[in-house]
Parts: sequence; C-alpha cells; structure tokens
Amino acid sequence: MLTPTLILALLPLVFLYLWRRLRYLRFEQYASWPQLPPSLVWGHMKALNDFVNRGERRRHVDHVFEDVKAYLGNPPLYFLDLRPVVGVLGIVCNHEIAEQIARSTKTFPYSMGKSPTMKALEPLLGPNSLITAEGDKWKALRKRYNPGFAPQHLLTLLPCIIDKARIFVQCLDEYARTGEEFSLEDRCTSLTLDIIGAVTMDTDMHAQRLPHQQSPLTRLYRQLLASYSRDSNISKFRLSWLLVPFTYLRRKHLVRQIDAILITHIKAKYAEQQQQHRQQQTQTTTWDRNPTSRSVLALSLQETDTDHLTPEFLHETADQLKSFLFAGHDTTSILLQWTFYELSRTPRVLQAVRRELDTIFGKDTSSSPDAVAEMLLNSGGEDKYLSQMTFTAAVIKEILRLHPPSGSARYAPPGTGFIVTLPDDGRTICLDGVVMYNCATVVQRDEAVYGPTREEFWPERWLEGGFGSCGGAVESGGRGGGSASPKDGEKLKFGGGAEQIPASAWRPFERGPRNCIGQGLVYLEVRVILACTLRYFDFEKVGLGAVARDSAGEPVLDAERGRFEVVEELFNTMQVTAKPVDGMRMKVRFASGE
Ligand code: HEM
Repeated sequence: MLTPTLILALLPLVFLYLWRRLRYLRFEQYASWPQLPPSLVWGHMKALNDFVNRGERRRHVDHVFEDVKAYLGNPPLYFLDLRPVVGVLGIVCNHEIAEQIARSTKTFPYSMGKSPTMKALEPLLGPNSLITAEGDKWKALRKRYNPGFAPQHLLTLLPCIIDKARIFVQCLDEYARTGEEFSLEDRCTSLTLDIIGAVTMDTDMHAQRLPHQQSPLTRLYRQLLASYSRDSNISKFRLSWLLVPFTYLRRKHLVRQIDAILITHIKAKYAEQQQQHRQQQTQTTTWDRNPTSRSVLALSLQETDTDHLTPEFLHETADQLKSFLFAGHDTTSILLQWTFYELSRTPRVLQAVRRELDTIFGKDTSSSPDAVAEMLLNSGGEDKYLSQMTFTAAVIKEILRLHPPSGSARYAPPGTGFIVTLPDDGRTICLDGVVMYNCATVVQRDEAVYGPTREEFWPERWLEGGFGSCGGAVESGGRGGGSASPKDGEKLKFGGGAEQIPASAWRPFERGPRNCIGQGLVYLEVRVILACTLRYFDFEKVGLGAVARDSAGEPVLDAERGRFEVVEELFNTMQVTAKPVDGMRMKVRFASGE
C-alpha cells in the first residue's frame, strides 16, 4: 500500500512527466510543420480563435484557414493542434500536396482513408454510406452505382430534370409578378431535392410545393438538415454545447422516422419489381434483370438474389439513399445560388452567357423557357444543345472554383508511413495520425496558380484552348461566348488561360478514386436550369451582397473588373457544407430582353 507520504513524494514526478509530455506534444511532435506559435495549454485553439475574431465571425472556417495561410507566408500546408477538442489537423493549401493525398498509392489503392471526423455526419448518411465506406466494401458499392452515372444514362434523365426545372421557373415567374423578396436557397434546394429524389429512388419528393403538400420524407429530411444549421457554425460555438443532448435525441428520432419511410419505399419498389418479374415470366422465358431505371434504388435491388429482403439489405440500402439525397442536393443548390448571384453582379459575363444561349437556342426563344425546354426534350437523347454551352460551362467551373461547397478530410492511422513531398523544397513530411484537410477553397485561390485574379469571378480563364485539361465534365473543346474572352492585353492582366492551370488546381469534386460520382449529373442539371432561366429573369440581391447604387439609383460599376460594386460582400457560412450566410435573399424581374 502506498502511504500518503509516498504519494506526496511521487506527485512532483508525475507532474514533471505530464509537463514534459505536454511540451513534447505541443512543441516538438510536429515542430517541422509550418504553424502558428503554439501554446502549452491551448495548442493552436486560442490563436485560431483570434483569427476567427478578426473578421466576420459567421464566415466559413475555410476563409479563416486562408487568413492563417497568408499570415504564415503562404506555406503549401500547415499544422493546427486543436487537441483535445478536435485533434490534430493538417490544412492543405497547395494542389500538388492535395493530389498526393487524394491519389491511389500502394498502401491505399483507393486513396487515403476518410477522416474519423466524418462520423459527425452519420445521422445524415447512416453507418454504411458509400461516402464513408472504405476498402473493398467501398469498391463494391462504387462499382454498383457507377452505371447510374454513365453519360449516356444521365441523358435519359433529361425529361425528369426538365419537368422539375419547369416548376422552378413557375415559382420564379410568380415572384417576378409580385416583386416579392424570397430565399433563393429555399427555391434551389427544393428544386435539387426534387431532382435527386427522382434520380436516387424514382420518387417525387414534391419539395417545390407548399410545406403541407410536400412528401413526409421531404418534411422530415428538412428538419434533420435544419438541426445541423444550429450547431455547425463556429460563431455559435459556446452556447450550442448546451443544446447538444437535445439535438442528438431529436436527430435520432428524425432518423428513425426517415429510415422507416425509406424502408417502406424500398419494399414497395421490390414488390413492384417482383410483380414485373412474374409478368415477364408468363410472357417470355427470361427475366430482364437490367430494368431501364438505373436509380440508386434500382441498382441496389439488382443485387438481391433472395426472394425476400433481409433487414441488413434494407438498412444498408436506406443508408445509400440518404447519402445520395444529401450529397446530391445541397451542393448543387449552392452552385446554382452562387451562379445566379455572381451573374447578377457581373453584367459582362451575363451578357456573354445570354449571347451564347441566343446562338444555340435562337433569339426567338429568349423569352420562353418552355420553348427551350421543348428543344432540349426533342434533342433525340443527345446533348447536342448542352454540349455547345461552353461559355456557360466555364461560368459553372469558375463558380465551383471560387465557392466550392465542400472539401475533403482524410486520415492515415499512426504507423502507416504516409509521406508527402513538399513542392517548394522537396522536403518530405509524414502525415500519419494527422487529419488532412484538402481545402478546396484555399487551393483554388492559390496566387501561385491563379495569379492576381485569384479572388475574381473571371470565367474567361477557362476558355483558352481546351476545357478538358482541368478534368470534370467540361470536356468539349472550343471557345464560347465570343466577345467575353479577354483581349491579349487583358490576358496578361488577368493571368493566363486554361492551359496554364494544372488539372489538380481545380478540385471541387475532389480527384482520385474517391472523387464525386455525381459530377456529370451536376453539369447536366445546372446547364438545363441555366438555359431555361438566364435570359428570362434578372436577379437582384437584397441585403448582404446587394449592389451599391449612386445618388440617381444606378448601380455603380467597377469598370476595371467589369462588375457592380456591392455595399457589403456576401460570404459563405458553415452548415455542414459552405453556403451563403443569408439564404441568398433575392428579388427577381422579367428580363428586359435587351
Ligand atoms: C456541385 C455539386 C457537387 C459537389 C461540389 C460535390 C463534391 C463532392 C466532393 C468534394 C466529394 C468528395 C468528398 C470526400 O472526399 O469526402 C464528393 C463525393 C461524392 N459525391 Fe459529390 N458533389 C456534388 C454533387 C453530387 C451529386 C449530384 C451527387 C449524387 C447524385 C453526389 C454524390 C457523391 C457521392 C456518392 C460521393 C462519394 C463518392 C465516393 O466516395 O465514391 N455529389 N462530392
């Protein structure tokens, strides 16, 4: 038995050990990484909080990371010690390092694993999600769903996308008639939810209807999403802790109800499929196991060999449906919102897009979204119109560069030996045990790649000589928008064209084996929606980000940048993804057609 005297004698030794251990963790363990000055007690938590306080507290943490990067002299990556609250983080600011993390390696053939911090999203995605799965399980899931996103198959979704886009246009029509202010986030999110519901599980979410007419799934799902808006904002860091138990229980309750609806839906689709099977057996001898629907649900059901659905299958499939619902609606909605906003601020680009649409669809369709929709519908299963929208595609690409909805957090466990080479001096760094954040916002605004226009909305940068060079779905070559492209002098001022931008410096969909499966769908739906709306409506931001006006009420144009000045800059906040802080308050008018 240790006597009290002995314990007292040992205490200083214990303290000495703990103090030395803490010193090692704070000051020595990651000493070779660029970092803010660490504190023995706080690590980098206090220093990071000081950066948060230097600007608008509601801004997305990516912008805080950008400020830290500038303060540290623009290193390619830096270290943040947020132990014990978050852990140790590596913020990746350079595309060459981001690429080393996201690509396939000998140790990680499907690229470095996802970060344990993704666990926070489990209520939204479920424990079996394709988004968080690893190894062979992930490989099998990705193989299962790839056919649903093959380019030729995506074109078969055109009628459905157009159908939903028409409802969107009707809503905007109503707002243009009444002059009422509205949340564009609400409209775009409802539209993309409708589309992803149809694509994922062949169902109509009725998300664009009035709340009481929406499907129960839509209403519950929205409540689940709303529960994240309360606690993921860094500015509400303190008080939100008090709500954690309540939020946790509420989410659990919502998830149970959502799962129950999804499982009923899966069973109904299965019964429908079995019925078709029986009918086909009476007519022919072979069962068509390759039905035309390639929704996530249909592709999942193709995997079942048994004559009943096991509970494991039902839960796993419900998780995939939730994952696709989440990944496929919010991100695309954010892309649409920023596109409408940036175009409303930048008349030179808006005019160029409208000219391109006039050329492709005919000037006579400029005041008729229906006529455009009909042309797209009758294009014979080819994207003969959409593939010509090269300048519009450059606009989409530029919006995704400036306002990427998400980044990618990865992790190599201690002892893996995951080494990256720093691009500036060829030094190597071991990343084991550090959560690596490939921060698309920072990487895609790197001055070393994008020059002095890194913060500018300048879609023309993607025009020069070949869209294919930067990956993604914008692969058709050629120039669009004619007069929107800069003259030679301007090219110098605004940096070079697409051929000077390394492919890995544009990564809104991440790259490597775990890149976004839905990027082809994104380009398809966004081009359809823009084709049906951009010549028909003029958008006007209200509140934050509104255009500045002179004493005569005319918008003030910054002639050098070709865009309107604003009273106060609009910014993204964090609500799981990065989205405009105010729900994108807008007014809309019918375009004058000039
Ligand atoms: C503008 C729209 C979109 C953006 C910016 C985007 C971005 C991303 C990013 C960055 C990742 C990698 C995430 C990570 O590494 O943790 C990802 C993965 C994924 N995305 Fe998207 N996404 C978009 C739209 C979509 C759509 C429409 C769908 C579904 C139809 C979708 C489904 C997925 C799935 C299932 C994954 C996981 C893929 C895997 O791990 O194999 N996304 N997305």
